[in-house]
Amino acid sequence: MAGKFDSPVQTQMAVAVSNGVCNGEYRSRTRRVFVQTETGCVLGLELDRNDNAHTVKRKIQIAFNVPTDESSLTFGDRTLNEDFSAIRNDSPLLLTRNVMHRSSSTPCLSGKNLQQRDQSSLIEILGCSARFDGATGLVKEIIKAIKNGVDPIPVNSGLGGAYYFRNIKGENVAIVKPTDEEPFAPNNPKGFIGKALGQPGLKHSVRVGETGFREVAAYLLDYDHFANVPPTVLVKVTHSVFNVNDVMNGNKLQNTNKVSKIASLQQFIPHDFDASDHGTSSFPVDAIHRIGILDIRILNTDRHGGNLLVRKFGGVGGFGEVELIPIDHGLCLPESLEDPYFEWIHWPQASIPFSEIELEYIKNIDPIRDSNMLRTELPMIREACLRALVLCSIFLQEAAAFGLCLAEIGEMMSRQFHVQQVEPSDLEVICLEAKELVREIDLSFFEADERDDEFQFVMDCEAAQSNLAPDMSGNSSVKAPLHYEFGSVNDQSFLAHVDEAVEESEIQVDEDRFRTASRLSPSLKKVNLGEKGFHYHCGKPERSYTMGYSYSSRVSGSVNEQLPTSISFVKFSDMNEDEWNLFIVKFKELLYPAFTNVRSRTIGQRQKLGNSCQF
Ligand SMILES: Nc1ncnc2c1ncn2[C@@H]1O[C@H](COP(=O)(O)OP(=O)(O)OP(=O)(O)O)[C@@H](O)[C@H]1O
Repeated sequence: MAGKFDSPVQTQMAVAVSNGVCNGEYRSRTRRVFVQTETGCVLGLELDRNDNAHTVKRKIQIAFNVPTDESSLTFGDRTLNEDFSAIRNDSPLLLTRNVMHRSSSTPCLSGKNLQQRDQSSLIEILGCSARFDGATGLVKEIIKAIKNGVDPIPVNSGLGGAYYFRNIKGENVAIVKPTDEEPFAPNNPKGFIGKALGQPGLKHSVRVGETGFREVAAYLLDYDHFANVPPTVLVKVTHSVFNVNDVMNGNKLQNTNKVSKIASLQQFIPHDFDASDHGTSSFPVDAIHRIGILDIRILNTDRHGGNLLVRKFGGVGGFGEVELIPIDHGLCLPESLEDPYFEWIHWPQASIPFSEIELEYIKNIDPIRDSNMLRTELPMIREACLRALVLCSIFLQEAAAFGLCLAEIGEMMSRQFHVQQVEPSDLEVICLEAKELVREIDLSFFEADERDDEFQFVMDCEAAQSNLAPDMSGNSSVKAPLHYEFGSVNDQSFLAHVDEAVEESEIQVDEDRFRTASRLSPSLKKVNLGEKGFHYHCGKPERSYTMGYSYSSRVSGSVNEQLPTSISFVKFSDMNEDEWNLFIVKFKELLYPAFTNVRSRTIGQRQKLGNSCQF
């Protein structure tokens, strides 16, 4: 049956899954972490309770035999210094060289020495959530097969390194994607290399090496198996099939040694074809709705036809019902608002209203619970990604409650592209306006302070004057009222600049500049940011964002296209907690007028498909 790990009974059987100690349970004397270098090498290390970054780096230095003084240990957003309390058993840590020292890469030691030091098993599930329990049976099958000589085989399609892992009968049972073989990652086997782990990747707001966490997040968020995401876990896996590039010389090494990788492991789902190979009219409305609901929640930027597997039901070669299986969620939950890619957006099924069951599911989504769950299960996920989840979930909930259909919601999230121009999506415009309102509130807070100061000052002056005896010397102590030059719109001191860890692209939209010039009022008056040419109009604005943006070439499944990758209109990491909360309040307030606007724009245009339509 598609999408189910093996039964809990099988999970009782002993496999090479760590008997993990979860968050908060530090009574045990040791914890194990997996340290991954920027070039992909992975080593399991036992930590003592009192270990800190310094002692851990010493251990790494001894294990890898490389200097670690000019390097940092990171875990998602956190750089680890003294306090290791957030680190739970089986956490994957990243050893990054400080920027100044990036020129010399840490060599990847894939040889015997490293393996001998690493006593962990062939495949270990990272994390100890009950949600992953079902994967142990699958892992056990794979280990048995490998021990009997049934090795994994590389997958040819796709840009990243991926491997089919098999059972003892030679059947594919899982697809494993190592994080250091993603597009642009150091050990990518298909020639797409050039970046270190942690740098912006194929999508600017998804860092190299972090797509595997997202695959697992999509599975965890797919409550009740609503959208049919195949079960997915994060693993540390050791095998000689994996690719290792010669980082120094840019060559592919002939790897014959076992090498350990951090990877996503997803259950293989037998299928007949994918959505890019076939007409879509036989696709069930509810399957598309459910996948669309997930895509919107997680802001999927990569839902192309190749990422929807199709399995026929009943009857060989029959054109009966089909089942859809969404795969490849590595490019969801970006760190800033991105342009999503929703293949389903123009399929007629997406214009059919949501069913009662779907509306109920949407209503019951709880983005705060979801982000807390992800913080627990995948603590390396960055806060900015969780903010994307919260924002998009709220957007979905409000839009569905307003009565918009899947296609309308998807369109509101999508940017418009013209020759060398890109316009922010409706969602991005709403966010920019909400950010501006938050800023205005910040300003009025300071302005109120200023008025208070002036008022106080006048009172002080009056009091002083009334107490003053006429100064015959002419030396009055009364000063001219203070003029408080505070809170000009350009004043950068108002901006809470949380360190933007993503290395900024040279073509980041200059939000401050945008904000300064536009002061997005409810009427969204037209603005023009000089050579950057950002034009705004009221309502559905005639916006144009004109600049030469960079492209990354992408050959993806059936898609062969050029995508602009470096534009970010709305960042999340530049708001502190208070600003973020206020932003969400303002964002919600702006939704109703925006939906009304969209409704009036699309009414009459949209082919109204009733439930009588047959698919
Ligand atoms: N869970 C799965 N079950 C069966 N086949 C799968 C599964 N996941 C992926 N595949 C197959 O493996 C191929 C490559 O996988 P995937 O698209 O996830 O890799 P990728 O490198 O991320 O690709 P892309 O560059 O298209 O994003 C897919 O085209 C599909 O045929």
